[in-house]
Amino acid sequence: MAQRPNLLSHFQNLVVESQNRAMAQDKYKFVFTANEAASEGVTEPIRLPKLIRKAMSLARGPISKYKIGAVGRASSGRVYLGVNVEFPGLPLHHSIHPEQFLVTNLALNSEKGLRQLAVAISNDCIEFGAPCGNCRQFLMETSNEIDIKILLKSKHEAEGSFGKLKLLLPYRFSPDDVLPKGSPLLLEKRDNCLILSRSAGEICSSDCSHLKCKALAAANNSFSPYTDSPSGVALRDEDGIWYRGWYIESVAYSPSLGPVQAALVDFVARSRGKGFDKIVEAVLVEKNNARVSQEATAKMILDTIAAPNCDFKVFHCDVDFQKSILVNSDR
Ligand SMILES: O=c1ccn([C@H]2C[C@H](O)[C@@H](CO)O2)c(=O)[nH]1
Ligand SMILES: [Zn+2]
Repeated sequence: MAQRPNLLSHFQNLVVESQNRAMAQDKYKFVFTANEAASEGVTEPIRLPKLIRKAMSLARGPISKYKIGAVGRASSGRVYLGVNVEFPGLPLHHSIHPEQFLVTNLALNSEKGLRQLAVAISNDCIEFGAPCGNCRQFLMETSNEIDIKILLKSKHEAEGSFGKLKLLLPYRFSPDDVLPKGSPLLLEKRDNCLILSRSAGEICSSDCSHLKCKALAAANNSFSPYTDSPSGVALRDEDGIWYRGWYIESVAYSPSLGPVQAALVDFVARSRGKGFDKIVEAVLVEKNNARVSQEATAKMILDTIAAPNCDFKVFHCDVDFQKSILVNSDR
């Protein structure tokens, strides 16, 4: 009989431990189903701020110490968090803004569009402001940008209201000014029909664990209609988990996001708080003699932030013209 209370408290401890573990896991959550978002209080667009503190707590701003967060609902109904990411030792223009983080994560999760967005600009989370110029441009280049609404709320207002992205960026330079009519935009499905060059060694047909194949798959999603220089990056951390991202170009060039940054968005979103120094392997796939080559920049970024002995390899790819003809005739 004397053992019973012990057994009970042992069970209670187990329950508390598993609850704590679940809470600890939640702490790093960047993507919420509609139901999960509702249980956080995000039941309607005006309630997006309910998740803003979570977003801010996940920011990585060791240089500025600023924690900026974004919360956005995608057209699927899922809710995504975005954060600012800074890299000590690197020039500031390599930093990632929360809106760009969020859009990149939408792309990585095959989302078709963004509906509403809230960006906190003050530490007390009571002011919600407009994205900076670069981010307005980046957001404007996504498909369905016409639907994007942004929460604007001063500290004097209880709830604020949504404004159309279009109003924040009138007279813009848009993909329509450059691309042929009907070209797929950012967040639209694409296949660049790339295959690894012969020099890359064996070619795998199905589910393999080669980082170069993950990077190739990423490059096949790359959005690079302005320079035709698609590229993808895959990373592996010391626990063997892999991450990937692809180069996303902007028609205005400077707001473009490099493939390492895109893979780092995946890393920040899924690594449960790991430091960049836990990255031990990286692969870049790009075209040989690409008009825009990522190799030097990727090496420089990884040399600065990844594990000191991080293995970085580059593989080249070519267009599979037969597949390309098939894919383009389907369009
Ligand atoms: O509109 C802005 C301005 C700044 N930042 C971030 C970038 C950097 O991490 C930090 C300091 O500028 O704040 C944003 O995310 N959005
Ligand atoms: Zn910005």
